[in-house]
Amino acid sequence: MPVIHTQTLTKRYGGASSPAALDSLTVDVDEGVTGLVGANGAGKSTLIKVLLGLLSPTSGEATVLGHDIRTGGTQIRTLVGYMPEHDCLPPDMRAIDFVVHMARVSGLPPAAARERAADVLRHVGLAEERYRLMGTYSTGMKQRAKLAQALVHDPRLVMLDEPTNGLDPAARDDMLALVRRIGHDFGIPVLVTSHLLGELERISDHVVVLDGGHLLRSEATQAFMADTGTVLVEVLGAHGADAQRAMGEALAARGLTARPVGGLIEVDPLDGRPDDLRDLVRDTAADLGLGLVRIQPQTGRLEDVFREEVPA
Ligand SMILES: Nc1ncnc2c1ncn2[C@@H]1O[C@H](COP(=O)(O)OP(=O)(O)OP(=O)(O)O)[C@@H](O)[C@H]1O
Repeated sequence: MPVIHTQTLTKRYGGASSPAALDSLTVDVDEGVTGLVGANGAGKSTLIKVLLGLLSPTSGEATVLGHDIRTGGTQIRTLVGYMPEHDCLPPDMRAIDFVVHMARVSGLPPAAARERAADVLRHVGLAEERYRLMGTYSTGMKQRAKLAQALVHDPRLVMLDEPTNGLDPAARDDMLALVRRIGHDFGIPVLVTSHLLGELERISDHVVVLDGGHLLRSEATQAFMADTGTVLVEVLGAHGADAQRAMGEALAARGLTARPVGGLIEVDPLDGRPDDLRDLVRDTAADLGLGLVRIQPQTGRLEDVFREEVPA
């Protein structure tokens, strides 16, 4: 049984003529880390709130850990750890007290709640700062405290809504590593959202892409990252950037589609003759007297899904 299953799930915030925030969504989520991605307003938070039974769907069905969202909201919220998108931390409370409180709300007895809160705060890297008032926390620390409260009751599934929001690159990498550990080392299925399309590629096993409430794709991450046949080429010549430009023009003269990408050139395969591409690149560089530093395969990226499927 999938961890999450939805069948033509639809949510409109207004009447029948209002736009659907979720539009007839049919998707399954399994074990491991699932990235739920889409631009702002794509419907990610709405989906999570509907799955938690916090919002009722307009139509359609869904189950979370086998429980029907229409009748099993309370059981679902007991079993699921939820990290909301927005700041929900009382500023005048210490992290330890807050997380103990959340553990007590979930039914843990006092001693177990204290022990578990200390453990989970250590896991998220807040061991030192757990006695500080959360109002004094940086954004990164607040996100970690929000994550700790989502994990404190040993959930069977966690839903993390934009856990990297507002974080600088280093803090973002730390948070993504934590999310990966939850899914892979602790074996808790994770549904994690981001509006940065490429961000979850490295840590998710599966990616669900939403656009305007519609399902655009649901696929193993590897399928997104498959070899596209396109190659990245780096050449070296006496005149620096001129070498790159000369190479691009010479490739175009041979009928290839080439674009500059940073200091490299991205070259598409010839229709029906993908195996000839590397030879053509080598010959072109040799004809121009340029050094060929590298030819490497360009793998697909999540952003490409939007380039391919969403009209500009
Ligand atoms: N309470 C609400 N009342 C009316 N419309 C809403 C409400 N909450 C969300 N919407 C609308 O539903 C659509 C989906 O919003 P949602 O917040 O689910 O998207 P999201 O993908 O989570 O985006 P973000 O990353 O910005 O939160 C948007 O058009 C949004 O304006």
